[in-house]
Amino acid sequence: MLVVKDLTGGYSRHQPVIHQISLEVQPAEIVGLIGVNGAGKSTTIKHILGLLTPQSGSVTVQGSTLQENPVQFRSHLAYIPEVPQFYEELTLWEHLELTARAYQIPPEEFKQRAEYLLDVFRMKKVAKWFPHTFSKGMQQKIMLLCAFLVEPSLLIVDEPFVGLDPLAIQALLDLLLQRKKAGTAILMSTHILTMAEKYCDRFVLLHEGRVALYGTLEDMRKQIGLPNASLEELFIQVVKD
Ligand SMILES: Nc1ncnc2c1ncn2[C@@H]1O[C@H](COP(=O)(O)OP(=O)(O)OP(=O)(O)O)[C@@H](O)[C@H]1O
Repeated sequence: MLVVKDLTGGYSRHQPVIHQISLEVQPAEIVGLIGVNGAGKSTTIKHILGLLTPQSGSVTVQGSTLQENPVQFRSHLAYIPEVPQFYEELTLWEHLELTARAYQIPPEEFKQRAEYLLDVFRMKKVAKWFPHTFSKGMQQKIMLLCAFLVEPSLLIVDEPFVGLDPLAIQALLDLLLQRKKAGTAILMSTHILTMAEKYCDRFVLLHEGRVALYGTLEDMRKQIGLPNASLEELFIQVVKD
């Protein structure tokens, strides 16, 4: 579904911050993108989304790059950003309607999905409210609702748990598993390693802009020679070295 190959890039030509990143996300799997603050997770995600242009390497979604087929590339993909982004002049429901129109979701389908998601995230009562009146966690839920509404083939999630209450975290985890079962490829960056270990099928551990470890927990244990290590122990080992 998503193939990133030898991706080098960053914010200025002279100073790349990610170097030769390669990773893949297949349908029906969750890949965890992990690393310390500043390791390059968000920068990698911005390149995948096409918000930054690679200095070298490529990003393909279902075999096409953004340049080759921008409409197809974008229609497969939904993104949950780390910091909520919304339109102050639109209500929550209008955000959902706008998303449905952009992704051409049929009206009946839209209504059914939107009502289900509002229920799951306990946001029914505030559907007609404007988001600037929401708490931080409620604003984050707008991002979750819009992304899950799309039921994309590829879902990219940047630090989704920040600011969510325990009920919302559980609802999010359940939905991620539900989408995975339905065949969605999911790339998720997170610092919560116990959660990543439990829910991700494979991992990409970034360190100083490079892939330090890659694969299943078992693969990574072999790569580093620690047969019984937890994800957190592997992480600490890589970062210390
Ligand atoms: N807008 C920007 N302009 C210039 N440099 C940036 C910008 N955003 C991030 N960087 C730099 O790129 C490097 C990687 O940052 P990035 O945000 O990708 O890290 P991250 O792994 O997502 O970190 P965190 O866990 O803190 O979110 C850091 O050195 C950071 O200073």
